[in-house]
Amino acid sequence: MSTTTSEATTSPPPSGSPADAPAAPARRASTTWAGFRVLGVAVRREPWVFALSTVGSVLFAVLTVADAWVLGWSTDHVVVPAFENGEIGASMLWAVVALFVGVALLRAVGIVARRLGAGIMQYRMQAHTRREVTRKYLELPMEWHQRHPTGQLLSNASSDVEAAWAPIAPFPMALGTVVMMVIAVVQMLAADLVLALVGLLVFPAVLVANVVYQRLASPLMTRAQRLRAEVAEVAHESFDGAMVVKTLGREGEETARFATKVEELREVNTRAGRVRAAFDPVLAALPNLGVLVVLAVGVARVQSGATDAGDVVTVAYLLTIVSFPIRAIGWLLGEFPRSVVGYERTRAVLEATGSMPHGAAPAPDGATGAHLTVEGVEYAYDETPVLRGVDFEAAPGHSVAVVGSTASGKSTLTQLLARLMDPDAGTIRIDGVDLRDLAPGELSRVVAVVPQTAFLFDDTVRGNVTLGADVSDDEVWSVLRTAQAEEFVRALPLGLDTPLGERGTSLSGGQRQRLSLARALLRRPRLLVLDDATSAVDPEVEQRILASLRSGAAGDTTLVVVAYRKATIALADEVVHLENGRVVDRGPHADLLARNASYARLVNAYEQPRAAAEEVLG
Ligand SMILES: Nc1ncnc2c1ncn2[C@@H]1O[C@H](COP(=O)(O)OP(=O)(O)OP(=O)(O)O)[C@@H](O)[C@H]1O
Repeated sequence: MSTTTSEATTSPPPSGSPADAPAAPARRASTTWAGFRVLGVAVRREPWVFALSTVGSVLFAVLTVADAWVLGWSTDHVVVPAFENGEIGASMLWAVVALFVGVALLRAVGIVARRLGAGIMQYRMQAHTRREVTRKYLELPMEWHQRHPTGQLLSNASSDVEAAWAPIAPFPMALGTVVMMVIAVVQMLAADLVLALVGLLVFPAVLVANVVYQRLASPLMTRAQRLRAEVAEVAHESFDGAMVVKTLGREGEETARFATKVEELREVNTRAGRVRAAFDPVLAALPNLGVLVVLAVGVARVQSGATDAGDVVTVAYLLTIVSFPIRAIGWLLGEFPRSVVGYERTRAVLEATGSMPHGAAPAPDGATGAHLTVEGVEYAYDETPVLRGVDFEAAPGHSVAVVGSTASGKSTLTQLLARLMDPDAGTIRIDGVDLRDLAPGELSRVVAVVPQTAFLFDDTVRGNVTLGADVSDDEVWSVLRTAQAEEFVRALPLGLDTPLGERGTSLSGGQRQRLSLARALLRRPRLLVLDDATSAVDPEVEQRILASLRSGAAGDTTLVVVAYRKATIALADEVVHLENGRVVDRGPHADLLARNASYARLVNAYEQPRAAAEEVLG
């Protein structure tokens, strides 16, 4: 297999695979640590924003606890004396108001800092990972892309990224609440040791409930994240193949296929929702039960003179706020399973080892077409050899037609010429320079490949031909003329400024192919490779295109054409006859026709009615 092969895969394991099974205890522990490691990545990347949100959260936590102290102090110094003496000192009243307002204002500052910081950090990390993932997609070789469905790539860059960084939102809050918990517990112990110990009995109960909740909810959330990606994959495939689906009347089947996945996702989410619905009230009620017990014991202790009313109020209030941190940490841990799955799926893309090694050589310059040399080229897909010992060359300015029956390896050869992948053995040279020795970006200055399926962007004619390059309209018209596209573009309502819609759907197949050719010509390649790039154009127009390319309109470009029509093949200086991945003959078309019976049968079959051709082509 070629050296560019990527062994990394981001494919979700099939349903029911071990990865989808309920998490084993070791896996659960590792999910928690893995979740913290994912957060560590975000903290290292955005330390200042993280510091801002954490300081805000700690401020909020400290002041929430301070509220309890203010409440207790006011009870002792204002409320109780008021009941005893029947009057309240004005200065004392103002002091209480100032304390409450001051604490509330500072708490508001803390909330703003926490939310702002967490939001900025989360969205920055999402944007950063999306940029990394999409940059990586562009670096990875074609072979990697052929193995990964588009829907999966979309979900890697969208829902997986969102899931990976979801815990950033509750993280600063959870950290602040830990501080809140520590201060509150110390305060409770200082206020009344006995009441505090009674109240703190609520801790083990809440912790146990949280652990049980995590164990039930985590596998469901992990499964839901995988299913989200699968739903996106099925949806993308259905929409992408909308024409096939509609013309073959498969709408019902496609809807059912999509509905099955959606139903599975709904079922898993509902189960997760049920678990949450069962545990939320329990987690919310436990601290209230604790407060009841504290109040009951507190009343008895006040009556016996062991404590005062202020301490009972303080401990009861602190107990309600202590339960909040436990739940906030639960929310954080609850996000971890989804986050770890999302992070691992994006890492699989980022760590895919398919990027192609480059040398440092510049593209060979020259006023004429390039000299192409293909020597002993071998290529296999998954151990299945497709090209074996392919040798041929194209002299500068010459044209070579690659002719062969279906699946003989013609498209694979054109992809190797554009270095969409590297040969397993042998070399491909341009003016004597091995393609692998060229620096990144250099090859596209010399070689252009026009595939059979023309891809147009949702842009104007001009945008599609220039791809944003700063070139004059005269140049654009010139390449459109060579590609035999001038006439129909002039007839479009806005000429070069006509928008073409997504994938150029407003044009015919042949028109799309001609724009795709014009786009390649504008780059003035020294080697132009046409992979059956005029298949949708009628034979007469195809002849004109080839003739204008041969006449030097494209600047003496060397041409390699995968061709089927006899008249087109006849225009080439030389024919390379490919069968089962081997070059079985080479030479001028007329010579091959005269000496090579299988070649003659093949090219004649292209000209015959369909049924007869199929008999020959197999
Ligand atoms: N991405 C791929 N993964 C695995 N096998 C592949 C892949 N692409 C092509 N093949 C196989 O390689 C062989 C050659 O395919 P290729 O497309 O190069 O032939 P071709 O001569 O261009 O065929 P056609 O004239 O039908 O377009 C075929 O058997 C095909 O099934």
